[in-house]
Amino acid sequence: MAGSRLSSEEVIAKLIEMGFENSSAVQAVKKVGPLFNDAVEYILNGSCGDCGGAPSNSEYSTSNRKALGKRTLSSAALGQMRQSSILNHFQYTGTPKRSRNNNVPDISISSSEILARPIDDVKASITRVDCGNLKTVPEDLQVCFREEADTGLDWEQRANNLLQKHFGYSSVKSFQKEALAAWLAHQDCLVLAATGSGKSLCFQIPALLTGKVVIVISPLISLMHDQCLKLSRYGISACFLGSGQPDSGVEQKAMRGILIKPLQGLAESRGIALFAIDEVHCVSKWGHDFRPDYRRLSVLRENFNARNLQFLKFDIPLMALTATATIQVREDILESLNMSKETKIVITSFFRPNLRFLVTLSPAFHSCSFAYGEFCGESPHKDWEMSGLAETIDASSTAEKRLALLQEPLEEGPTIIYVPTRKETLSIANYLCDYGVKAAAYNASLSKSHLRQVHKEFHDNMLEVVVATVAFGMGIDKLNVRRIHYGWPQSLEAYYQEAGRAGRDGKLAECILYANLSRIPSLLPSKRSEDQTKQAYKMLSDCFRYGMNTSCCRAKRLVEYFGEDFSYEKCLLCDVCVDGPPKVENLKEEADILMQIIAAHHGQSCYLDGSYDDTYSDSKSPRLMQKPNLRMFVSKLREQSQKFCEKDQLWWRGLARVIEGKGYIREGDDKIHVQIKFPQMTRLGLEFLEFERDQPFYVYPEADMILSMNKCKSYSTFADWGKGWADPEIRHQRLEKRRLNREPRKPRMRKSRKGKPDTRTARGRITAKLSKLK
Ligand SMILES: Nc1ncnc2c1ncn2[C@@H]1O[C@H](COP(=O)(O)OP(=O)(O)OP(=O)(O)O)[C@@H](O)[C@H]1O
Ligand SMILES: [Mg+2]
Repeated sequence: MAGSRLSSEEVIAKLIEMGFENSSAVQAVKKVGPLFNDAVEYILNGSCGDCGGAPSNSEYSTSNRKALGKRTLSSAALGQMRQSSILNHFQYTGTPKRSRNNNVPDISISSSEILARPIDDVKASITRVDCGNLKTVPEDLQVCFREEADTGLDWEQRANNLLQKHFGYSSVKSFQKEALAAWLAHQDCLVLAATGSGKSLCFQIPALLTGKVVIVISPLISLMHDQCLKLSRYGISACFLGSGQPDSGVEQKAMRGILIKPLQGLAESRGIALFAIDEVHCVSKWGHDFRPDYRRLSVLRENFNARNLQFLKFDIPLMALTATATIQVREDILESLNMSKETKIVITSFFRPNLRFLVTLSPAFHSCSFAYGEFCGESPHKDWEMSGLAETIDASSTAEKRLALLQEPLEEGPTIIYVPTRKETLSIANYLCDYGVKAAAYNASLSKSHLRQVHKEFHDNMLEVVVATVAFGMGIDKLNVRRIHYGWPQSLEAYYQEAGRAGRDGKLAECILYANLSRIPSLLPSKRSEDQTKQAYKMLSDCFRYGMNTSCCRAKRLVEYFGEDFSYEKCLLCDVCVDGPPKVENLKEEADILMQIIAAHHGQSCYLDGSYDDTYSDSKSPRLMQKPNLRMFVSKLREQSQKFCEKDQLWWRGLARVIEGKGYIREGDDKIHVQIKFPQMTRLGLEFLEFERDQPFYVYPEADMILSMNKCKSYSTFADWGKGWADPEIRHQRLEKRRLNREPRKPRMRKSRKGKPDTRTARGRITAKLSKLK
């Protein structure tokens, strides 16, 4: 097996990251040297004497003052986080052992087996439950249990008892029951349910019921930490297998085989109750967080069926779960995981009635004093009143409940600030720390020990704010989070996932999107194919439109995006529902002019009878002949008619989007743009111009249009620049603005040859000419 060029410490850290005990890791490295694969093999072969030693109790050292200061974890603390050794779960002996204290048996996996099946970088967390009250019938429990189910005995009651015992909840929810029923019937199952609805229990209960192992595939290390941490608190044994986030060949090699051969051994010896694929939208390239390795999980269906493994009576069921899958993504999941034709689809509403969605103009973070107050728990909307809402509430109990939520004060609780870049996690966390806020940064490039500690402190309510990238995005389950989103997310799926971290206790929580409304978002995932680029632009565009919307309930928009019919008229909580839409305006004149100018340029007859008004036609202009974009159309329009000068590019950009939304113009470029860029008229648009000349064109101004009209823009826009310098008042305003906004301009250094005039300046050239004349 190939060695690696890592230091001993790094190899030990990686082994610990995979879930091995510190002592085993140290011993293995001592024995085989800093060779990762050999060390894995050494431990798995059981050569290591004290593998799986119980972790001792020790507290973390904590420093809140500096988010990024060194956060060292004692190895004992690491052990505590890991809950139990991987070896506790990989018993490779013929006879299954089911004692509460897992004596670590020998494991015999050769290196060729380790490399036998390539699955790169997929992480699995393994949940195995000590049998608890079921331990008298451990071995055949699954069979007995299924017989009970077949004869109609009350498995649900058993599940409820276990739920009460381990988690303290009274009963399984109906969607959980459906998923469990599918599992009992050996069916594959796709569970689509809202964030925080309790999907994890669908795969945790099978482990509790059977005493067998449930293998959970998760896409994020943070999520695996989270699940293991929680399960250990409920007294349930769990551990994770994971490579570090930044890829390394060594880790991948180690991961490749671990998921197949040893698991088949595990299925034979201890029994595998279920394969759960959490956050399964990652399988789909149409999803927001596509992970190519997830696609290879189809090997589970191929390798763990009764045809291949004679000791199995039935195929081991697959359970795939997500809260954010559009219809296209769902189809892709079923196909790419090779799930059975009879797969049961369990679906609940994606609506989260206690989340209040808001979109606010982003502040320039570091220079804005309001940020501190907001991130420390003062809601920008805490003074909201109920004005006008009472009439809109219908008499149904759900609406009443939501109304009651609206009256609740926003409780104190930690905040997650999601930011688009790793750099921002650091700068914002530091900024908050400087204000005395207990904040920490979380992004995949930080050390694993730092990330683990942040996670732990977050769960222990020791941190007020975590500033994170998507690495902290999915699945994290903490009850009392209020959260904030800073900057445009890359998709509505990602946004809804991240929003889903908030209000998991069912109490009111705010999901505020601070967005720069005047800039079109452009941040895309770094690694992507051509197809994925198109898809990424499409998703960004949907997200941008969501932010610009001012008239439709935000929750409605979000759930409809996932293909659900929103069963309420509105959520009553979001900024649009509470503030109401802006005043509707008749923008017929503006819409007509813009469309006429577009139609004229493209030589499209504005009026189908050919009698179009060519006031704004300038199809001979060489500049416009090339590839006219919206900006050029607007500049032309504003040049030609003073009447529209007060509306700037930002405003027209918003109007163009509205007109596009009505289907009157369309993108004329092959590429997908976040905002319409090269507009062309559609047939519908031409008909509108021709037949609806006298019809009004009512529009709710969108966020950028409102922003444009509200901002002081007397001489601020680019298009105006260059006009009006002669006016002393205008000149004064511009200079003042430049002074406030910019660093003082550095004087340009001109090299001048001694004694000779510098001919690179006008003054110099004149002097040179004069001196020649002389
Ligand atoms: N039957 C139940 N009764 C009461 N609470 C429950 C029940 N099932 C789950 N919960 C609780 O709901 C919370 C959310 O559960 P979980 O983390 O499984 O959500 P999820 O659906 O996986 O969300 P996400 O999509 O964000 O990962 C947990 O704290 C869990 O304990
Ligand atoms: Mg989950």
